[in-house]
Order: sequence, then structure tokens, then C-alpha cells
Amino acid sequence: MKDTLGVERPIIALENVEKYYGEYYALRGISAEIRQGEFFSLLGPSGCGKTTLLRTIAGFEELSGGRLTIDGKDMKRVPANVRPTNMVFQSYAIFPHLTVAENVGFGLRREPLSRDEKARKVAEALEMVGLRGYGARAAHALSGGQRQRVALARALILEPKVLLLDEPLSALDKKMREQMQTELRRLQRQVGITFILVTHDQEEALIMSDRIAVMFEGQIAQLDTPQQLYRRPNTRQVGEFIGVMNFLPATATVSDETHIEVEAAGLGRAVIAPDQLPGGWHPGQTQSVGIRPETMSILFPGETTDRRVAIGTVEDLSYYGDMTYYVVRLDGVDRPMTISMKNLVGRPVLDRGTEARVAWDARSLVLFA
Ligand SMILES: Nc1ncnc2c1ncn2[C@@H]1O[C@H](COP(=O)(O)OP(=O)(O)OP(=O)(O)O)[C@@H](O)[C@H]1O
Repeated sequence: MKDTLGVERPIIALENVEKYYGEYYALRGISAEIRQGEFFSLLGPSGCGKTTLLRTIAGFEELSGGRLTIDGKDMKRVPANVRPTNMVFQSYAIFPHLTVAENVGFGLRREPLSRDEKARKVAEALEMVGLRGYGARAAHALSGGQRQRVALARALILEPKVLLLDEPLSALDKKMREQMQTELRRLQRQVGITFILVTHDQEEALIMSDRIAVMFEGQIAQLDTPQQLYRRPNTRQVGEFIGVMNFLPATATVSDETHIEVEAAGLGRAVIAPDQLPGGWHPGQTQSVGIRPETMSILFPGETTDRRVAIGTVEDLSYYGDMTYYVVRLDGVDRPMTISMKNLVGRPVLDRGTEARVAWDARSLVLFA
């Protein structure tokens, strides 16, 4: 939903939200706005507080400090069952002794609707999650993926403003999980409801989300779009958590308003554009640079390039069929780096011990304070 200025209206606003469990400080001042209709993910390692934050939004946990508003209303002392949110859990929490239709229609049992209307809503919800015609089946006889769909249909039938999903796919096998990721994303676009997903799987968050809050130790380290998080992580910790990133020691040599020059170990001198600078950066700090494995390539013998070239040695490699991951030690650098290469036709897979000419580009460097 946009206001008259065309600005996305937040459906959820978190202002300095805190949560203590006794002495333990689980949420340490979380501030964020989640927009109407977006697919938003909370991503972070185990114990960082993402489930606590989700449960706080749902109303299963009380805030220890700060403010939470949903759709403009302060949620203080508003119980979970009257909030415009609904939660889908990792363990599907469906009733095995009921049919699929009874499960999906469960939340409607007290609604002042006729039998026919309820049946129509149930059928619509089943259609939405790809379970048309499954209404009469016994819920206990469903596969994991089907149960998860039933749980989704049961949550969506209540037409919440926000659907909260706590690791909903983590119990599924890899294939099923990938299929459900695409479907959840499609479903979210179709219904236009705000989805908030908790996941520790960075790939899942990247694939599905409009925006992601990366959390460590009860705080949001960075809130951004998937592309921005991947390309311009604010800190090394974020860069390492999202995908693979190589770090090299670097020092800033020249700097002014428009550009800075860094000397990066193994790569040499590079000019950095202002948009590659992290927030709050100023000259004179000790720096490191980050570079993603796929932004570099190893030239095969005789291949030329107009990119910069650094010299190293292949120390190890992992062959994945479509890709090869090389571990390369650049001359003069202690830590080896990872370089990923597509296995194109005619491109040989290099052996261990081979000299590697590594082509790279200053635009793919990310500077860290
Ligand atoms: N009811 C509770 N009482 C005490 N400590 C709790 C309680 N619930 C959560 N915690 C603690 O708060 C921290 C954050 O937990 P939370 O479940 O939010 O993490 P998470 O990021 O969702 O991790 P995971 O992916 O493992 O579920 C953890 O250290 C956890 O032990």
C-alpha cells in the first residue's frame, strides 16, 4: 500500500525493541520497518534472536522495552489472538485426526459464515496452495510437503495482514524444499500479504525475499535487498554469512571525496569508487577488502584479458560438475582464497600445483573498516 507520496507504508514498525529472558539479553534494540506486501526475512545463525523477534511480533512474547506497531496500532497488551498476524510453524501443527478440509477450516469454526461459504473459502485456500481436491483426505496420510501446504492454507484462510513463518521448510528434503521456496514466493505475490520468514539458510533468504534483516546476537547487522547484501555487505561478518567472501589485508593509500586507492595484499593497487565504501568510513583506518569467488577467474594457458591479473598457485580444488571451486594462494598472501569457475566447454580443469593467473576487477572489491 502506498500513501499519496508513493511511499511504501510500513505494516510493522519496530522501535528499539528489547527482550530479556532473566539476565539474558535476547533482543538488543531492534529498529526496523516492514513494508506492506513485502516478503521479508529474518536471517541469522542459531540463537541470534530471530524466532524471539517473530514471536514478539506475533504476541507470544512480551516486549521488555521499545515499541511495536502493526498497521499503525501499538501492540502493547494486545494478545496474540486478536493481532492481524498468523503464524506457520516448522512442525506443521496440523490435526492428524481431522480431514484436510477440517484442518484448513479450523479457524473459521466461530466465524458467522454459512456452511457453504466456509466450504467455498476452504476450497479456495486449498486451490491457492495447490491442494485442490484434497479436502476429504485424512491429514495424517499426507506427505511432509502436503502437510506444510495444509498449514499454510489454514493460516491464509483467516486473511491475516501479516503471515509469520518460522523455518517452515526446514523439515523438508532438499528437492521439496526448493520447490516450496518457489511456490511460497509465488503465493506471496498472489495474495499480496506481508510475509515474514525466519530462516538460518542464506540461500533461502536470498531466493525468496524482497528484503532481509541479517541478525547477530540480538541485533540487526544489516537490512537490505538480497542484491545489496550480497554485493555490499556492511561488515565482514555479514559478507561471510551471506555466501562466500575472500578477505585480503589492505591499506588505503590515497583518498579524497571522489575515490580512494587501496593496496590489497596479492592484488596490488586498486581505485575504489565511492559506492564501494562502507558507511562511516574515513581515511587512515586499517582496512581489508572482500572479493567474491565468482567475480574472479583463472585464465587458462594463452588466454588474455583486459582485467587486472594477479599470480598465484592452485592449492586445491573441488569439482562439482557444472562448477569447479579452486583454492588459490596468491603470491605474497598467507591465506588462500576461493575462486569459482563455470566448467565451460573447452575450459580445462586445472591441476593442483598449477600456476594460476587470476583475473579480477576493482569494481568487485568491497572495502571494510
Ligand atoms: N523462553 C526463553 N527463556 C530463556 N532464554 C530463551 C528463551 N527463548 C529463547 N531464549 C534464548 O534467546 C536466544 C535467542 O533465541 P531464538 O530462539 O530467538 O534464536 P534463533 O535465532 O531463532 O535461533 P534458532 O535458529 O536456533 O531457533 C537464545 O540464546 C535462546 O537460548
